[in-house]
Amino acid sequence: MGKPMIEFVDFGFKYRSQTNPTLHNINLTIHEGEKVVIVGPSGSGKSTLGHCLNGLAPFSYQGDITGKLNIKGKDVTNISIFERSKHVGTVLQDPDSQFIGLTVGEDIAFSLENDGWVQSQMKERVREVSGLVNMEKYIDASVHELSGGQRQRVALGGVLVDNVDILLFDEPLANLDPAAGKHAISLIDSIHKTLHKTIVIIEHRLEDVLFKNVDRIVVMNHGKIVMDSSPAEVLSSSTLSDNDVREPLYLKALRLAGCTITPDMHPQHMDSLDISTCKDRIRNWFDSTPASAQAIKREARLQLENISFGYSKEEEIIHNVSLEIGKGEMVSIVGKNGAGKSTLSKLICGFEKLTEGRILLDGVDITTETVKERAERIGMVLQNPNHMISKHMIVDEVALGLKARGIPEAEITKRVEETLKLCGLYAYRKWPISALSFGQKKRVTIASILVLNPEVLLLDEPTAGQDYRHYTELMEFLKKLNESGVTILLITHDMHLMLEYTSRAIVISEGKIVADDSAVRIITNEEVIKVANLKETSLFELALKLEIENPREFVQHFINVDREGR
Ligand SMILES: Nc1ncnc2c1ncn2[C@@H]1O[C@H](COP(=O)(O)OP(=O)(O)OP(=O)(O)O)[C@@H](O)[C@H]1O
Ligand SMILES: Nc1ncnc2c1ncn2[C@@H]1O[C@H](COP(=O)(O)OP(=O)(O)OP(=O)(O)O)[C@@H](O)[C@H]1O
Repeated sequence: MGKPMIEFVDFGFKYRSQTNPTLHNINLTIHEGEKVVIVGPSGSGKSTLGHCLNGLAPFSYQGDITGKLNIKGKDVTNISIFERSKHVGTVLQDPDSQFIGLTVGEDIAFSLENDGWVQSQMKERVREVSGLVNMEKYIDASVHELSGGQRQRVALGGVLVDNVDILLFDEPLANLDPAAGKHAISLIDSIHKTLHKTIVIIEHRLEDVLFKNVDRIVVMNHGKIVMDSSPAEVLSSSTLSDNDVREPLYLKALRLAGCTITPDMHPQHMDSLDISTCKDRIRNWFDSTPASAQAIKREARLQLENISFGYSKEEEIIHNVSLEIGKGEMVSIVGKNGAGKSTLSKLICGFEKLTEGRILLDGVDITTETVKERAERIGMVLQNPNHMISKHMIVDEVALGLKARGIPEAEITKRVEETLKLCGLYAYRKWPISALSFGQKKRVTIASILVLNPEVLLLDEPTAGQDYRHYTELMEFLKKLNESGVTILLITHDMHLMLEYTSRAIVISEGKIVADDSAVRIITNEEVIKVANLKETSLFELALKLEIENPREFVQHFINVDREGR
């Protein structure tokens, strides 16, 4: 094992605006060249720990530190944030807060410029790094014209360009499509191996991170470290589920089948997993598959007829898309970064105008209706909560839309309270939004739309940045809302969400619909997976490992059992 690189010793942190510390008694040593993933529920202090490591706390987020933090054996509590950035490079959860330059190239070059690199070498380095993150084609594009996932890649490039020893990733996968997520994890892994960096990853999508080996998993809750051990130890314990962290699906299937998971089964990876001791048990569990529910023919609520659109005249982004969503459906829209999913939703809400085609709601043409008129019946929750929030206090933000509609004060108070309770935010109602974690902010934006009772609800990545408890709560909540008649469209990169909650999925690739089918058929269709940058589910691989003849039925069986258990 290498020398200690990062040492938190009896470390604590209290934000100045909080009465109680957010981090308590952290003792954590990470050695040179180690790769560690930090997981824990929303608000458990993961990002705060990251901020303390890169110096944002206490330099930008003011507060008081107790105990010690050593980097490379030196106490860094008092060194400047500038000095700190020579050791720790950070990719933040919200890439927008990180952009400095106007174009992709400028942004990646920023720190090199600061360090006084020669122009020609700088250009070469920027090209090299943008190639690493697959953004070479966009070097001259403005960062503001990129899709969410593309922005994240630029942010990653901006950090890789520096030669720091420690790389900290705060939710690197949040906005990436599944294949890009895999690519990012492979990229982090190759950087780890070839450049011998020390890597710290904070991420909710544990199964996706574990696609490549990590040395340790650190589980946090309530500002403390609950477990710090090898992936095999952590995954075979109940610590993840006890602390609202989602365990890999194939392990969940083993547990549902009644198997006990032990470290010597090497549960950290599908390839290493040894199922010899529980093979029969799982096969017995999967003895019959209930026939999947027949698709119900529904009356159309939303219809897109031959719609096309481009942000500029030169480039069309959406090509002749036709689509029908039935009343009361809950549908996933999936596809790779930049495929046109968000653009499609902006067209439905009227934020952008079609160049061709028409949109109908309950059979009535709404193509010429304004955003405001459509907003009476169609609600949209954006990908990035920071793009939606305009008020300082939570209650004011959620009340905003009702106030604009001239609803009486007493009714506003009542509806806001009900919605805050539904969204698990009631306890925070008197808080300023700035003191919330990313996941909590996301729920505020959902609350601010839900309070308006929309008939059609469009959500762009609703569960990004949510822990498993809030994910489940939110999705169960959306399911109930859907059962009460609200038609729901979910843009998501989360294949588990698609499988578990939406029976139908629409796949978009390069502005066209390439598949519209049951979620199970889509996730088991190799061709569609490839075209749309999706990811096969580990359940499918588990079924293959079990030599089950029809793996698709195994996936369906898991979903049925899992749904019943909720
Ligand atoms: N800027 C801030 N000012 C005051 N308090 C804050 C601030 N940021 C976070 N907190 C407090 O710290 C707690 C932990 O937040 P943190 O962002 O570290 O959690 P997290 O584990 O990263 O959550 P998530 O998974 O939702 O991103 C929050 O519940 C909040 O009370
Ligand atoms: N405001 C804009 N101006 C110009 N081009 C844009 C703008 N917004 C998006 N684009 C381009 O349109 C294409 C589709 O982007 P869109 O945001 O719809 O993709 P997406 O499928 O939602 O991607 P992601 O999964 O990364 O969020 C991308 O190539 C993007 O670069």
